[in-house]
Amino acid sequence: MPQAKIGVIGGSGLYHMEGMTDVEEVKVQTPFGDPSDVITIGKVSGVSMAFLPRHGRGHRLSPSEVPSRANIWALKSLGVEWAISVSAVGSLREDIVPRDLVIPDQLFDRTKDRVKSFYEGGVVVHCSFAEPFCPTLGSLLLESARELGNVNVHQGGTYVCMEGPLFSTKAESNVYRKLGMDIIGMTALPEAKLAREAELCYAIIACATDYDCWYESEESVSVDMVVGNLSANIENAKRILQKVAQKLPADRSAQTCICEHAVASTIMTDPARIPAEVKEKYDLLIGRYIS
Ligand SMILES: CSC[C@H]1O[C@H](OP(=O)(O)O)[C@H](O)[C@@H]1O
Ligand SMILES: Nc1ncnc2[nH]cnc12
Repeated sequence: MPQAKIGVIGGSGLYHMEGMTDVEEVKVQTPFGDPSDVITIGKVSGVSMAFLPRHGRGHRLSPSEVPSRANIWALKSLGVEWAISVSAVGSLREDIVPRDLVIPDQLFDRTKDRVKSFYEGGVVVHCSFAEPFCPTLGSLLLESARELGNVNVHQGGTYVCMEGPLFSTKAESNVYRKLGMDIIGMTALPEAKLAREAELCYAIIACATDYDCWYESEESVSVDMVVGNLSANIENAKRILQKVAQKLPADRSAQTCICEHAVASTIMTDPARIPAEVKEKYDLLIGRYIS
Protein backbone atom coordinates (compact mmCIF):
# COMPACT_ATOMS: atom_id res chain seq x y z
CA MET A 1 0.00 0.00 0.00
CA PRO A 2 1.30 3.50 -0.74
CA GLN A 3 1.67 5.73 2.32
CA ALA A 4 0.64 9.35 2.94
CA LYS A 5 1.47 11.88 5.61
CA ILE A 6 -1.62 14.07 5.19
CA GLY A 7 -5.20 12.84 4.96
CA VAL A 8 -7.90 15.09 3.58
CA ILE A 9 -11.54 14.27 4.19
CA GLY A 10 -13.49 16.22 1.61
CA GLY A 11 -17.01 17.22 2.61
CA SER A 12 -19.97 18.50 0.61
CA GLY A 13 -18.75 19.90 -2.72
CA LEU A 14 -15.24 18.42 -2.47
CA TYR A 15 -15.18 15.01 -4.12
CA HIS A 16 -11.87 15.18 -6.03
CA MET A 17 -8.54 16.80 -5.27
CA GLU A 18 -7.14 18.23 -8.49
CA GLY A 19 -3.51 19.19 -8.77
CA MET A 20 -2.13 16.02 -7.16
CA THR A 21 0.80 14.35 -8.92
CA ASP A 22 1.84 10.65 -8.91
CA VAL A 23 -1.79 9.71 -8.32
CA GLU A 24 -2.88 6.21 -7.30
CA GLU A 25 -6.33 5.01 -6.21
CA VAL A 26 -6.48 2.52 -3.35
CA LYS A 27 -9.34 0.46 -1.97
CA VAL A 28 -8.74 0.01 1.74
CA GLN A 29 -10.48 -2.63 3.83
CA THR A 30 -10.86 -2.16 7.58
CA PRO A 31 -12.26 -4.15 10.55
CA PHE A 32 -15.11 -1.60 10.48
CA GLY A 33 -16.15 -2.13 6.88
CA ASP A 34 -15.47 -0.09 3.75
CA PRO A 35 -14.58 3.61 3.83
CA SER A 36 -16.84 6.10 2.02
CA ASP A 37 -15.02 5.53 -1.28
CA VAL A 38 -11.68 4.65 -2.80
CA ILE A 39 -8.84 6.79 -1.48
CA THR A 40 -6.71 8.81 -3.88
CA ILE A 41 -3.06 9.06 -2.92
CA GLY A 42 -0.67 11.47 -4.57
CA LYS A 43 1.61 14.40 -3.95
CA VAL A 44 0.61 17.99 -3.25
CA SER A 45 3.42 20.54 -3.08
CA GLY A 46 5.78 17.52 -3.02
CA VAL A 47 4.14 16.04 0.12
CA SER A 48 2.19 12.77 0.14
CA MET A 49 -1.56 13.23 0.59
CA ALA A 50 -4.49 10.80 0.81
CA PHE A 51 -7.86 12.16 -0.27
CA LEU A 52 -11.19 10.63 0.76
CA PRO A 53 -14.60 12.12 -0.12
CA ARG A 54 -16.67 11.82 3.09
CA HIS A 55 -20.03 11.35 1.38
CA GLY A 56 -18.55 9.27 -1.46
CA ARG A 57 -18.17 10.46 -5.04
CA GLY A 58 -21.58 11.59 -6.24
CA HIS A 59 -22.56 12.37 -2.62
CA ARG A 60 -24.25 9.04 -1.81
CA LEU A 61 -23.93 8.90 1.99
CA SER A 62 -25.99 11.02 4.39
CA PRO A 63 -24.20 12.41 7.48
CA SER A 64 -25.62 9.58 9.63
CA GLU A 65 -24.42 6.98 7.11
CA VAL A 66 -20.81 8.16 6.80
CA PRO A 67 -18.64 5.20 7.92
CA SER A 68 -16.36 7.32 10.11
CA ARG A 69 -14.69 4.38 11.86
CA ALA A 70 -13.71 2.86 8.51
CA ASN A 71 -12.60 6.26 7.17
CA ILE A 72 -10.31 7.13 10.07
CA TRP A 73 -8.97 3.56 10.30
CA ALA A 74 -8.21 3.60 6.57
CA LEU A 75 -6.28 6.88 6.83
CA LYS A 76 -4.34 5.58 9.84
CA SER A 77 -3.46 2.39 7.97
CA LEU A 78 -2.01 4.51 5.14
CA GLY A 79 0.36 6.20 7.60
CA VAL A 80 -1.58 9.47 7.86
CA GLU A 81 -0.56 11.67 10.80
CA TRP A 82 -2.35 14.92 9.90
CA ALA A 83 -6.06 14.68 9.04
CA ILE A 84 -7.76 17.75 7.61
CA SER A 85 -11.50 17.93 7.18
CA VAL A 86 -13.11 20.34 4.73
CA SER A 87 -16.70 20.98 5.78
CA ALA A 88 -19.71 23.10 4.81
CA VAL A 89 -21.28 24.81 7.83
CA GLY A 90 -24.10 27.17 8.64
CA SER A 91 -23.23 30.39 10.47
CA LEU A 92 -24.86 31.14 13.83
CA ARG A 93 -23.21 34.58 14.07
CA GLU A 94 -23.86 37.71 12.07
CA ASP A 95 -20.13 38.41 11.63
CA ILE A 96 -19.47 34.96 10.15
CA VAL A 97 -20.72 35.77 6.68
CA PRO A 98 -21.45 33.08 4.08
CA ARG A 99 -18.19 32.39 2.17
CA ASP A 100 -16.07 33.18 5.24
CA LEU A 101 -13.84 30.43 6.58
CA VAL A 102 -13.67 29.30 10.21
CA ILE A 103 -11.02 27.16 11.92
CA PRO A 104 -13.11 25.96 14.91
CA ASP A 105 -11.50 25.13 18.26
CA GLN A 106 -14.47 23.57 20.07
CA LEU A 107 -17.22 21.05 19.41
CA PHE A 108 -20.67 20.46 20.87
CA ASP A 109 -22.33 17.11 20.26
CA ARG A 110 -26.01 16.98 19.30
CA THR A 111 -25.81 13.75 17.30
CA LYS A 112 -27.93 10.79 18.38
CA ASP A 113 -27.45 7.77 16.18
CA ARG A 114 -23.72 7.34 15.79
CA VAL A 115 -21.08 4.99 17.17
CA LYS A 116 -18.46 7.28 18.69
CA SER A 117 -15.55 5.05 19.62
CA PHE A 118 -13.39 2.36 18.03
CA TYR A 119 -12.99 0.50 21.27
CA GLU A 120 -15.42 -2.27 22.26
CA GLY A 121 -15.54 -6.00 22.90
CA GLY A 122 -13.08 -6.18 25.78
CA VAL A 123 -10.97 -3.04 25.66
CA VAL A 124 -12.02 0.22 27.33
CA VAL A 125 -10.30 3.51 26.50
CA HIS A 126 -11.07 7.00 27.89
CA CYS A 127 -9.17 9.65 25.88
CA SER A 128 -9.14 13.33 26.75
CA PHE A 129 -11.36 15.34 24.42
CA ALA A 130 -11.37 18.68 26.22
CA GLU A 131 -9.55 20.18 23.23
CA PRO A 132 -11.18 18.32 20.35
CA PHE A 133 -9.01 19.77 17.58
CA CYS A 134 -5.23 19.71 17.16
CA PRO A 135 -3.93 23.20 18.00
CA THR A 136 -0.77 22.72 15.92
CA LEU A 137 -2.72 21.83 12.79
CA GLY A 138 -5.37 24.49 13.51
CA SER A 139 -2.71 27.22 13.71
CA LEU A 140 -1.12 26.14 10.44
CA LEU A 141 -4.51 26.07 8.70
CA LEU A 142 -5.26 29.53 10.03
CA GLU A 143 -1.90 30.89 8.90
CA SER A 144 -2.33 29.33 5.44
CA ALA A 145 -5.89 30.66 5.11
CA ARG A 146 -4.77 34.17 6.06
CA GLU A 147 -2.04 34.04 3.43
CA LEU A 148 -4.71 33.74 0.73
CA GLY A 149 -5.54 37.37 1.38
CA ASN A 150 -8.90 37.28 -0.42
CA VAL A 151 -10.96 35.52 2.24
CA ASN A 152 -12.23 36.41 5.69
CA VAL A 153 -10.96 33.82 8.18
CA HIS A 154 -12.17 33.39 11.77
CA GLN A 155 -9.86 31.98 14.42
CA GLY A 156 -11.67 29.55 16.73
CA GLY A 157 -15.35 29.00 17.37
CA THR A 158 -17.66 26.23 18.51
CA TYR A 159 -19.02 23.84 15.88
CA VAL A 160 -22.31 22.27 16.98
CA CYS A 161 -22.79 18.92 15.28
CA MET A 162 -26.44 17.98 14.70
CA GLU A 163 -27.76 14.64 13.47
CA GLY A 164 -29.55 15.79 10.29
CA PRO A 165 -30.16 15.15 7.50
CA LEU A 166 -32.94 17.77 7.78
CA PHE A 167 -31.71 21.22 8.72
CA SER A 168 -32.59 22.76 12.14
CA THR A 169 -35.82 24.44 13.16
CA LYS A 170 -35.72 28.16 13.99
CA ALA A 171 -36.21 27.28 17.67
CA GLU A 172 -33.18 24.98 17.61
CA SER A 173 -31.07 27.48 15.69
CA ASN A 174 -31.89 30.24 18.19
CA VAL A 175 -31.16 27.98 21.16
CA TYR A 176 -27.73 27.12 19.69
CA ARG A 177 -27.05 30.85 19.33
CA LYS A 178 -28.07 31.51 22.94
CA LEU A 179 -25.81 28.67 24.07
CA GLY A 180 -22.87 30.38 22.39
CA MET A 181 -22.39 28.10 19.37
CA ASP A 182 -20.79 29.70 16.32
CA ILE A 183 -21.25 27.32 13.40
CA ILE A 184 -23.39 24.26 12.68
CA GLY A 185 -22.80 21.13 10.65
CA MET A 186 -23.58 17.42 10.61
CA THR A 187 -20.26 15.62 10.24
CA ALA A 188 -17.53 16.67 12.68
CA LEU A 189 -18.67 13.93 15.07
CA PRO A 190 -17.79 11.17 15.56
CA GLU A 191 -14.95 11.91 13.11
CA ALA A 192 -13.02 14.14 15.54
CA LYS A 193 -13.38 11.62 18.39
CA LEU A 194 -12.16 8.75 16.23
CA ALA A 195 -9.22 10.82 14.97
CA ARG A 196 -8.24 11.43 18.60
CA GLU A 197 -8.58 7.71 19.40
CA ALA A 198 -6.38 6.96 16.38
CA GLU A 199 -3.83 9.56 17.60
CA LEU A 200 -4.14 11.69 14.47
CA CYS A 201 -3.74 15.46 14.50
CA TYR A 202 -7.18 16.58 13.26
CA ALA A 203 -8.65 19.99 12.41
CA ILE A 204 -11.38 21.44 10.20
CA ILE A 205 -11.50 24.07 7.48
CA ALA A 206 -15.15 25.10 7.88
CA CYS A 207 -16.66 26.90 4.90
CA ALA A 208 -19.64 29.04 5.94
CA THR A 209 -22.36 28.61 3.34
CA ASP A 210 -25.49 30.11 4.96
CA TYR A 211 -27.01 31.72 8.07
CA ASP A 212 -28.94 28.54 8.93
CA CYS A 213 -32.49 29.71 9.66
CA TRP A 214 -32.19 32.13 12.60
CA TYR A 215 -31.59 35.35 10.63
CA GLU A 216 -35.04 36.84 9.97
CA SER A 217 -33.91 39.12 7.12
CA GLU A 218 -32.04 36.30 5.32
CA GLU A 219 -33.44 33.31 3.49
CA SER A 220 -33.30 30.04 5.45
CA VAL A 221 -30.66 27.52 4.46
CA SER A 222 -31.32 25.42 1.37
CA VAL A 223 -29.20 23.02 -0.67
CA ASP A 224 -29.03 25.59 -3.52
CA MET A 225 -27.64 28.19 -1.14
CA VAL A 226 -25.05 25.78 0.28
CA VAL A 227 -23.90 24.63 -3.15
CA GLY A 228 -23.71 28.18 -4.55
CA ASN A 229 -21.52 29.48 -1.73
CA LEU A 230 -19.47 26.33 -1.54
CA SER A 231 -18.04 26.49 -5.04
CA ALA A 232 -16.15 29.70 -4.17
CA ASN A 233 -15.06 28.33 -0.82
CA ILE A 234 -13.87 24.98 -2.10
CA GLU A 235 -11.31 26.68 -4.35
CA ASN A 236 -9.97 28.54 -1.31
CA ALA A 237 -9.90 25.33 0.72
CA LYS A 238 -7.83 23.62 -2.00
CA ARG A 239 -5.33 26.48 -2.00
CA ILE A 240 -5.06 26.24 1.80
CA LEU A 241 -4.32 22.51 1.51
CA GLN A 242 -1.49 23.22 -0.95
CA LYS A 243 0.01 25.78 1.42
CA VAL A 244 -0.36 23.75 4.60
CA ALA A 245 1.26 20.71 2.99
CA GLN A 246 4.49 22.72 2.83
CA LYS A 247 4.27 23.87 6.45
CA LEU A 248 3.59 20.64 8.31
CA PRO A 249 6.56 19.58 10.46
CA ALA A 250 8.38 16.43 9.31
CA ASP A 251 8.28 15.02 12.83
CA ARG A 252 5.27 15.26 15.14
CA SER A 253 7.27 14.39 18.23
CA ALA A 254 8.62 17.94 18.46
CA GLN A 255 5.07 19.35 18.67
CA THR A 256 3.34 20.37 21.89
CA CYS A 257 -0.05 18.86 20.96
CA ILE A 258 -1.14 15.68 22.73
CA CYS A 259 -2.44 14.00 19.58
CA GLU A 260 0.45 11.63 18.82
CA HIS A 261 0.23 10.12 22.34
CA ALA A 262 -3.48 10.68 22.99
CA VAL A 263 -4.16 7.07 23.97
CA ALA A 264 -1.10 6.54 26.20
CA SER A 265 -2.32 6.00 29.80
CA THR A 266 -6.00 6.02 28.78
CA ILE A 267 -6.51 2.26 28.42
CA MET A 268 -8.44 1.16 31.52
CA THR A 269 -8.45 -2.54 30.72
CA ASP A 270 -5.77 -4.75 32.23
CA PRO A 271 -3.76 -5.88 29.15
CA ALA A 272 -3.60 -9.39 30.63
CA ARG A 273 -7.40 -9.55 30.33
CA ILE A 274 -7.67 -8.34 26.73
CA PRO A 275 -8.42 -11.38 24.55
CA ALA A 276 -5.75 -12.18 21.94
CA GLU A 277 -8.15 -11.62 19.05
CA VAL A 278 -9.07 -8.17 20.41
CA LYS A 279 -5.37 -7.29 20.71
CA GLU A 280 -4.89 -8.40 17.14
CA LYS A 281 -7.86 -6.38 15.91
CA TYR A 282 -6.59 -3.16 17.50
CA ASP A 283 -2.90 -3.66 16.76
CA LEU A 284 -2.80 -0.74 14.29
CA LEU A 285 -4.13 1.72 16.87
CA ILE A 286 -2.83 0.56 20.25
CA GLY A 287 -0.53 -2.41 19.66
CA ARG A 288 2.36 -0.45 21.14
CA TYR A 289 0.48 0.01 24.42
CA ILE A 290 -1.00 -3.45 24.98
CA SER A 291 1.43 -6.01 23.58
C1 LIG B 1 -25.25 20.03 1.72
S1 LIG B 1 -25.47 20.90 3.20
C2 LIG B 1 -25.44 19.74 4.53
C3 LIG B 1 -24.24 18.83 4.56
O1 LIG B 1 -23.04 19.60 4.32
C4 LIG B 1 -22.16 19.40 5.39
O2 LIG B 1 -21.37 18.25 5.12
P1 LIG B 1 -19.79 18.23 5.20
O3 LIG B 1 -19.41 18.55 6.63
O4 LIG B 1 -19.39 16.85 4.82
O5 LIG B 1 -19.29 19.30 4.25
C5 LIG B 1 -23.10 19.17 6.56
O6 LIG B 1 -22.44 18.65 7.69
C6 LIG B 1 -24.12 18.28 5.96
O7 LIG B 1 -23.69 16.94 5.90
N1 LIG C 1 -27.19 25.34 8.25
C1 LIG C 1 -26.59 24.17 8.26
N2 LIG C 1 -26.92 23.23 9.18
C2 LIG C 1 -26.28 22.03 9.20
N3 LIG C 1 -25.33 21.68 8.33
C3 LIG C 1 -24.98 22.57 7.41
N4 LIG C 1 -24.07 22.53 6.42
C4 LIG C 1 -24.09 23.69 5.76
N5 LIG C 1 -25.03 24.52 6.28
C5 LIG C 1 -25.58 23.85 7.32
